[in-house]
Amino acid sequence: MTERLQLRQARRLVIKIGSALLTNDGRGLDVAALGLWVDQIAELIEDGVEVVVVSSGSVAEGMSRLGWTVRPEQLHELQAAAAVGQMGLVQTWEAQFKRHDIHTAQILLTHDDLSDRKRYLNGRGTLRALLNLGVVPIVNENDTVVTDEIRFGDNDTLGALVANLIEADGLIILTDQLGLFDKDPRKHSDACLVTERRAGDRELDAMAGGGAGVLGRGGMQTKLRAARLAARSGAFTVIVGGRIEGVIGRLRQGDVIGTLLLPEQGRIAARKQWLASHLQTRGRLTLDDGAVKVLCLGGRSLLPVGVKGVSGQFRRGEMVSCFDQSGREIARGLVNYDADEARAIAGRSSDRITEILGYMSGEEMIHRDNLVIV
Ligand SMILES: Nc1ncnc2c1ncn2[C@@H]1O[C@H](COP(=O)(O)OP(=O)(O)O)[C@@H](O)[C@H]1O
Ligand SMILES: N[C@@H](CCC(=O)OP(=O)(O)O)C(=O)O
Repeated sequence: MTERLQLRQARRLVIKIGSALLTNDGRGLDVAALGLWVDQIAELIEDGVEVVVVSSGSVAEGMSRLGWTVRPEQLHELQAAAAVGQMGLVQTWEAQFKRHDIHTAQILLTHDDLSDRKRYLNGRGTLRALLNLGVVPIVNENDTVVTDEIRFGDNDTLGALVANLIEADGLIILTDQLGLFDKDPRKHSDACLVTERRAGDRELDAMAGGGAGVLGRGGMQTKLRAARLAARSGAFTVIVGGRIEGVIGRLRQGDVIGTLLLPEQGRIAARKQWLASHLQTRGRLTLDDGAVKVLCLGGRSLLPVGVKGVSGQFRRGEMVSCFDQSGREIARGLVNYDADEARAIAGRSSDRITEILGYMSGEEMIHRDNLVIV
């Protein structure tokens, strides 16, 4: 199946591991299983793949540490369990990755963090920096501060949002079933595994039951929704059994295991479409001829040195238009600096940004990933 080649070619992946799997169905963290996934992730990293782990399990691990056998109803009790359990979770990830001389970093996110443009950019910057440093970010929802309204509600959605955030090639969801079946396999012994579909395929809705296990919250419905969300930035999703021996390595080899849910369009096309259609422009940059030439060749970022003029009042992260000196629009993109800062660094070399502004939020005025030629 040629689509499985995408797994071999992926350079950046988000791997989400669900509560039921990680906590051995509630018996506390399954350190042995976690160690095996870490060995496989270390191999991916060795192979040049950047990996972000989205790890559930804090509530379940907290319950187990506190000796609770029934998931509490009260939000504060859940949050307390999560706070206790998160300690064990990150300690275990760090200890397991240490065997491979790989550092980990704890990232706790709320929905608000990703809907606020500035925090979104900062989160993305931090994740990128960690990946550049060869560190594996271990992401979970920030259960301590979330309330019902702002909860992701499940880590499947969080996994997809992180995949959007870092423009991952794919999202791998490890769960307690072999993949998505045409009906809930816990209830129907004749259920058949779905191997490959378009994420947007409406037939899938009827197949994915909402009910999750006792520990998890999502069920297959949230996994399907996550796949659709990931597809918006052109990422594929695989829903697959985390207990399959060598699961991550086998996916990487292109083995047909689990359910592959494909985006309607490729990553770059999806991103560019989003950039071109979703945002209003807030300002204008006038570029010198050199910058125009470089941008038109494609695949390059816009550096401050190529900017001759800045107009409008825009904030970092907002969309601006780029014009050549005859007034022709060349490109649009999400700018890395507020308007006043952009004015101060226009025409200057990137290595002077810190000296001029006192800080740097990227050597580019607009990063190539956030730039679309019009
Ligand atoms: N069509 C389906 N295919 C597979 N599993 C399904 C389906 N419909 C519902 N489920 C249920 O979803 C559960 C997995 O979801 P969940 O418990 O949230 O896992 P996780 O903790 O890995 O996120 C399965 O154990 C299964 O009972
Ligand atoms: N932040 C919570 C997430 C729980 C959760 O929804 O898990 P999952 O069912 O695996 O998506 C935890 O760590 O327990």
